[in-house]
Amino acid sequence: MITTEKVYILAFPGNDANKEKLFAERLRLLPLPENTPLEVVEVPREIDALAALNAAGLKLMEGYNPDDKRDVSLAMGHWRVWHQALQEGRQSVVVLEEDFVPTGTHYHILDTDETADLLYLGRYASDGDRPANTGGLVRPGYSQGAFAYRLNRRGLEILTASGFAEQIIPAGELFSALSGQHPDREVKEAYTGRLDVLAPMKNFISPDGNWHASLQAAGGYIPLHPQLYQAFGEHEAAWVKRYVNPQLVHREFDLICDEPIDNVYAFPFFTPAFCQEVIEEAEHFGEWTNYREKDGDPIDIKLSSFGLDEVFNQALRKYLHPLLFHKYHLHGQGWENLTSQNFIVRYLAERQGHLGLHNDGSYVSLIVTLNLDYDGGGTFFPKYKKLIKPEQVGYASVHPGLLGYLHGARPITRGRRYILASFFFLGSRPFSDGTY
Ligand SMILES: O=C(O)CCC(=O)C(=O)O
Ligand SMILES: [Fe+2]
Repeated sequence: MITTEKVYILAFPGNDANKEKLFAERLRLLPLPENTPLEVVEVPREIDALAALNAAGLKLMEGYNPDDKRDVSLAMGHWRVWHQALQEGRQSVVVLEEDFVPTGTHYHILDTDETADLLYLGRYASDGDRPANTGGLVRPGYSQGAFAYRLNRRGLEILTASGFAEQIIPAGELFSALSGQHPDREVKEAYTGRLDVLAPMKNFISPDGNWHASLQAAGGYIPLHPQLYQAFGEHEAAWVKRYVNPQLVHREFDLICDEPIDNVYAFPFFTPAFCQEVIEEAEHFGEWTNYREKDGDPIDIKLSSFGLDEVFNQALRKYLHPLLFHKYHLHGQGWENLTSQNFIVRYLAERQGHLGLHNDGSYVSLIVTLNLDYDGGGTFFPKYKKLIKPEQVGYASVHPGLLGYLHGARPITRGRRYILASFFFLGSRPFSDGTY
């Protein structure tokens, strides 16, 4: 538990009405006491940073030429919050920069007697951390950035009395100076006071600068589960481990595939974590459409609408295509150009609880079961008198989409049913409204 009386979030001015909601949702991922008050503290816009600094009677440290004026805005924000928290008489507060993402799991290491004036929750660490007496915690060495931390009252007093106002630098540099860890002697000796500092070995909070560009294409949508989007480059291995069935990754197709109907294959694809996060992400995005049934209720969302399609396509290309090639004996003929339109679909018992019989018109279609808490449902193939209804989340089925595999979604009678549905074609193909 992160003992704290109040959380302050430093945020740049913006017209994003969803920000507060997003902050609240992200905070729920942290083990904070229930109903911890939250205040969003606006920092000056980047281009106003130096003017605002002057207006507030603050001065940059001599020789500090910020490349990025954001750092100045944020430093002022940190400074303002320390004063405010002190004035409010707080004993323990958490300060976060707006792009905070809770990524920790081992919060229990905070249930320790070891205390500090400042506990980093997220920082850019350099070398020089030393073990603390409690496993999982360290006495940090030089840490260049501090974007999330907890302060006690003593910490607030030390910081506000440190002489920072006359020598503004990024807050993380000040912390390292006051904890005696700053490598630059001038900086180390520039401030008054001594700050006792602890940090978890691995960040509890990360900045979310790693999101993939497809989020930009999705209108700058800010995800609820950034981890879900971090599927590329250095993040890929961790992504696959967290979200994809290991036997599928290892291409043990003949071990894991059932064939309930000739040419229809059922197999585990994703982990329960993937399924849960995709559902939550879609609900968080919330703009349900009726792409496939123009007269129907809104039951689908294109994955591209919330920026998840590049991530999903990578998983399809790397883990599903090989299975399709193997099972359907696809060789040559441009099959490597298989691309798909990807949707999340939500059936509600009280409204659009089913999908009538149809052929998809795709070469192949994929359906992934994302949840189980409903009655009824499943994909029914009348010609074969077979209902495909996996008993575990993350299980998928593929079926030929053009002819011979007429099917529909059986009505659900309780709850809501979520699936991912992908329709594979050769070469990329826009959606009916011309978008991808
Ligand atoms: O919900 C299902 O099981 C079937 C969905 C389907 O056939 C489709 O989306 O084309
Ligand atoms: Fe279908």
